[in-house]
Amino acid sequence: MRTETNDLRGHSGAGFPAFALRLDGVVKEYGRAGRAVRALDGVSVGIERGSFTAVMGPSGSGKSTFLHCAAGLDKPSGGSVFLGDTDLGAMDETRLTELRRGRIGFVFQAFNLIPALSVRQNVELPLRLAGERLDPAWLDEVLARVGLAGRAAHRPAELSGGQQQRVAIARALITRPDVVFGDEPTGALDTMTAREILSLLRSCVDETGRTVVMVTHDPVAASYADTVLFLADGRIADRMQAPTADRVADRMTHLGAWA
Ligand SMILES: Nc1ncnc2c1ncn2[C@@H]1O[C@H](COP(=O)(O)OP(=O)(O)OP(=O)(O)O)[C@@H](O)[C@H]1O
Repeated sequence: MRTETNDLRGHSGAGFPAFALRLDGVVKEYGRAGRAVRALDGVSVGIERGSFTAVMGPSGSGKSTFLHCAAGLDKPSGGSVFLGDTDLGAMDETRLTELRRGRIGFVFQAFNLIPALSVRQNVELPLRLAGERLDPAWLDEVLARVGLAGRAAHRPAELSGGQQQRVAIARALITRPDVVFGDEPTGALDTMTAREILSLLRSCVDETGRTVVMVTHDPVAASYADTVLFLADGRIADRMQAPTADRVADRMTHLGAWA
């Protein structure tokens, strides 16, 4: 059920794109021609609005490159990336920076919080950087959603790893982004805490209609997603709907991930 119906910011009604994110024939090469490494080799995929997608694949298959190109952190060598109906390839660096601040949320393995700032200040930061008005009621709602309503004045060092990742998730949600990207968001957490964080990401999708795209090595983490994309040698080798950890692990074995 989606409760934030007012949350789609001008994208509702006629012409509403079904995909929050779309990659069309994306190629990424590193290094000089002749000796170039082709990290992405023609990736085309549409990520539906309000869905949770996990990206898996063997080491070196292109997962980080996929995330960086999809999130506008890196420019593809070919093909196109659309965030909603916005073509990232048509944007200069200044507009891309604005787009990342306002329309994309990031959650990394290392929580990347600013130690000198309180929880509240860390969460507010993307809005301040974007020069947007702070809405205290929305800030309280986001902090409550991630279970940190009573910790707003604390510094990151006073929180557990799981709580710090909750702050990072709140910071990613505060701008009501089109897509939240996770890069191994549970990689630094113990099993129990990782499950709490994955449940929180799941609820962001189910209860607030956010779109989450997460790179992970962990089949259990991937099982929280609606869809798993499997990358191999820079291509989408397979996709799985309604994944279970066992099926994901089995598919990874066949991709040679743990050979
Ligand atoms: N900056 C770079 N310069 C040159 N080659 C790169 C660069 N970044 C990535 N590559 C190469 O591109 C390919 C894909 O790398 P990428 O980091 O996207 O894979 P990955 O699936 O995220 O790997 P891992 O699971 O080990 O993090 C690899 O062959 C890698 O060596």
